[in-house]
Amino acid sequence: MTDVITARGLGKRYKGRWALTECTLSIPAGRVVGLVGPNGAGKTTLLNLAVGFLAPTTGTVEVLGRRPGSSLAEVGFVAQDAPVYTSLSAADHLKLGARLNPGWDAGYATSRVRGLGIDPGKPAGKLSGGQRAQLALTLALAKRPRLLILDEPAASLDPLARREFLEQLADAVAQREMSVVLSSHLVSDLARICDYLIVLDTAHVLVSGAIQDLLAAHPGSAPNLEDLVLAYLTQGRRDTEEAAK
Ligand SMILES: Nc1ncnc2c1ncn2[C@@H]1O[C@H](COP(=O)(O)OP(=O)(O)OP(=O)(O)O)[C@@H](O)[C@H]1O
Repeated sequence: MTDVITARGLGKRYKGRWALTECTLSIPAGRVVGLVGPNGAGKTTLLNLAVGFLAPTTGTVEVLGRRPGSSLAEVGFVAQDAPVYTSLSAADHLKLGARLNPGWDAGYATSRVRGLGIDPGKPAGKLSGGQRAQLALTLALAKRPRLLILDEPAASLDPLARREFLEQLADAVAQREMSVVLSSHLVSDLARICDYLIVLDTAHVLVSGAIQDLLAAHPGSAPNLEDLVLAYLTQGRRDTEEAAK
C-alpha cells in the first residue's frame, strides 16, 4: 500500500527562522497518526505543507503518492481554527460540499449536523466555536476522504463533545479505508484512537513510529503514551542542550 505521506528532507523557513528542518518521514496507510510537540514545534507547518497550503523551502513531500494539492477530493483537511464561511448556513455548507466533492456522502452529512443539534439555517458565524469546529469536521468526513488531516480538531470542544468526536472518528476509521493524521496537545485523547506517533520539537522530528513498537522499546520507563511523549521531549531537550555546548 502507498504511504499516505512521504517527506524527504522537508524544510520550511519563515524569513530567517526554520519552522521545520530535515523532516524525513513515511506514514503508512491505514493508520491513525498522532502528531505532538510543544507550541511552535512545527506541527501546523508540517500539516500545511502536506495539504499544499505552504511550499517547502527544502526537500519534498508527497501525499497519497502525489504532489500536495493534487488529490484534493481524496484529502479532508480541517485547519487549526476550523474555518467556515461565516455568512453561509450549515445547510449552505453541505450544498457547497456536495457540489465540490465527487464522493460526497449527503446522508452522512445531514444526519451528523442534525445529530449535533446544529440549526441548519443559522449562519455559521453565529454558531459557537465548538459547533463551527464540528461543522468543519462534518464537511471533511462527508467527502469520504482516503486521508483526513486534522490540526487540533478537538481543541474547542467540551470534554463530552471531545469524547463523542473521538468515538465518531474511531468509528469512521473502522468503517472506511481511511487514514488519519491529527495534531493535538491532548495526549490522552491521542492515546484513545492513535496507533502511530510523530513527535516534533523545535522544527525537528524526534521520533516517528507505531505506538506499540515505541512503547515496547521503552519497557518500564514509559508505560503509557503520555510518559512516552514526555520521555522523548525531555531527551530531545537534553540533546539540544548538549549540541549547543
Ligand atoms: N506565517 C508565519 N510567519 C513567520 N513565522 C511563522 C509563521 N507560521 C509559523 N511560524 C513560526 O514557525 C514555528 C512553527 O510554528 P507552527 O505553527 O508550525 O507550530 P505548532 O507546532 O503548530 O505550534 P502550536 O502547538 O502552538 O500550534 C514557530 O516558531 C512559529 O512562530
